[in-house]
Amino acid sequence: MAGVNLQLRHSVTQLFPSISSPPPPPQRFQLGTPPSRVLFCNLRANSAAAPTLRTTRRSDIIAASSVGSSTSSDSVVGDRDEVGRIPLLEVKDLRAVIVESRQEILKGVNLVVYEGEIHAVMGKNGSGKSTFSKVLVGHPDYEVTGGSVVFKGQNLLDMEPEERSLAGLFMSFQSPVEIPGVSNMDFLNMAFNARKRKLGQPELDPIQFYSHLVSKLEVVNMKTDFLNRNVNEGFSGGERKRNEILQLAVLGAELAILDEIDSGLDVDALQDVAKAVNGLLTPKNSVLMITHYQRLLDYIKPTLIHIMENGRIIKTGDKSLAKLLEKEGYKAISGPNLSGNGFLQTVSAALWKPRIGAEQASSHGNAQQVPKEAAAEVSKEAVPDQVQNKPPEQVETSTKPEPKPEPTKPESKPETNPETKPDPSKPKHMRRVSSAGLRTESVLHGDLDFSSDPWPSISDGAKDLVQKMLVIHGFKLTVWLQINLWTLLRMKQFSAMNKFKKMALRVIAESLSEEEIAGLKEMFKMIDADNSGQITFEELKAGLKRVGANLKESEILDLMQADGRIDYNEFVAMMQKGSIMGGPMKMGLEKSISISLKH
Ligand SMILES: Nc1ncnc2c1ncn2[C@@H]1O[C@H](COP(=O)(O)OP(=O)(O)OP(=O)(O)O)[C@@H](O)[C@H]1O
Repeated sequence: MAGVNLQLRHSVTQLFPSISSPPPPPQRFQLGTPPSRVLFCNLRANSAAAPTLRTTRRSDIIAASSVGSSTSSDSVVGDRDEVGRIPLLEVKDLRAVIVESRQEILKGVNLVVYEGEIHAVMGKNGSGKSTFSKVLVGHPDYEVTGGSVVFKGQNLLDMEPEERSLAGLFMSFQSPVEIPGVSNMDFLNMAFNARKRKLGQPELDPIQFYSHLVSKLEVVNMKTDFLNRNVNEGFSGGERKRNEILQLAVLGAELAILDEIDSGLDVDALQDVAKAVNGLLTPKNSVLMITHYQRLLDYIKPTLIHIMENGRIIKTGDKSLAKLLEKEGYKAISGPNLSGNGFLQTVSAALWKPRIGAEQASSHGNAQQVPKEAAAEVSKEAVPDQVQNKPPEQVETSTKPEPKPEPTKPESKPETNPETKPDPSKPKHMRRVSSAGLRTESVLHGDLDFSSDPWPSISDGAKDLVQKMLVIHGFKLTVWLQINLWTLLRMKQFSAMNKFKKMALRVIAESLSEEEIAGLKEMFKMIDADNSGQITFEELKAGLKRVGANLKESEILDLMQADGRIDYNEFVAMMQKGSIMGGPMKMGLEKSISISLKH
């Protein structure tokens, strides 16, 4: 009990005679560590680490590293996004190491939480979720080595843990600490009054505070007995979690970080805790919760779910992401990274499969290398394209044009329908025929015979589009692979946009002239096999498979809209270039794309 000076002031029976199960007397005490720091850093009140605790200030980081001043809070104070949301927490490229070992745990976390939003962070054990939350509250075990965190327009990294608490950040820990000798009520009273002082509001005396506290006890369905028990001492796992939410209810917070608040809770307790958290939500405050289970998200509905892997957020989505995890586990999400370069590499690799087959079938010694390098070039170069929201044909590449394969001899052309009768005299890859009737070898050459199926039924605009897409600075791709790459990129970008942007894009798409959207209709029709006017999951899956892009079902689902269908307007909207939009919309789109890439 060193560092804790308790002083008995009142007898509880004097103060609260009407309470049936009266708590023992409230106690006055002084903590060696301020309550906010105990709450934040999960330190014992008399922890030796506490008095010397100091977080790395942002100014130190800027001086010591190359992190630029563009990440300073000035640039984001009061910034609303284009739909008027106010960012509460903006985390940019946050990096942190364990102080003792210098091991880097956070490797560039990016996240924005707006007012009134609920964000869930999920991820495998050891992926860095708790470390992320502890770094946000200034835990002394970690040192921030790069990036920025802005909370309510202020540079959070420049604040001491207690300043963060007073600024409106609350953290509930996975394993809350015990504070022997300090009653829950005293602890909460001190923390509460400290915040009141900070806000310039009148403090509450013990009687006033008790009435405030009792109403909050009801919220979390806790008995008054818990008020006079020492903080977390002898509490069961579930009671500790409830107690954490009681602290949140009493202290209030603009951003509550809840680390596995569902662990150790029985079904009833889970519902109580979720109800309490929901009851505390207002349009102004937000929740960032770490969880492993979908069940919590059934009660506390998240705005967005983020998946953390190896110290980064690798994926962001809606609640369907948690459902997918529950069903298929992390293998559905990790492995090939579907965001940023990883996504492009996955697509490129899938698209290049037929060509790798081609080279393997030939007798060249470096057969496998050429297409692999080519694929790497495609993915490398396609990234800036996506960042700039340019179509792939504008990508600059230093890749040398591939040597043309032997021209196809006229006699080798199938005399009958190429769909059903590929030429058996050719290597397997050369016999590959798309379901649309395109012979792969002809498009590899860049020589399209527009007189054969399916081209006669396709408009001149579409043919023109296809021609343009065929050659990228001398780098030849097959028409369908190219279309597919572009289609996937656009879909990916679209799926990263919020509803408002999608709606705006649809409006723009609807106002486009036939000329502007020439080709897209044909593309849409070809994927929409049953001509229903909507691309279903199965149709998209089949369409992608036809061109050798063997994406996982979860990846395809990711490209679909929430209702599992893509109608024509959505499709056109997905395919539009950012350049058709001017001003803020274009910037907003580019921002969302660059965010999706970072993720
Ligand atoms: N103070 C520390 N000392 C040593 N290693 C640490 C420390 N903090 C975090 N780590 C390590 O960093 C990695 C990330 O840990 P963290 O607790 O953030 O993971 P998590 O995603 O929250 O995992 P879980 O789901 O199991 O709670 C782990 O390998 C962990 O052992």
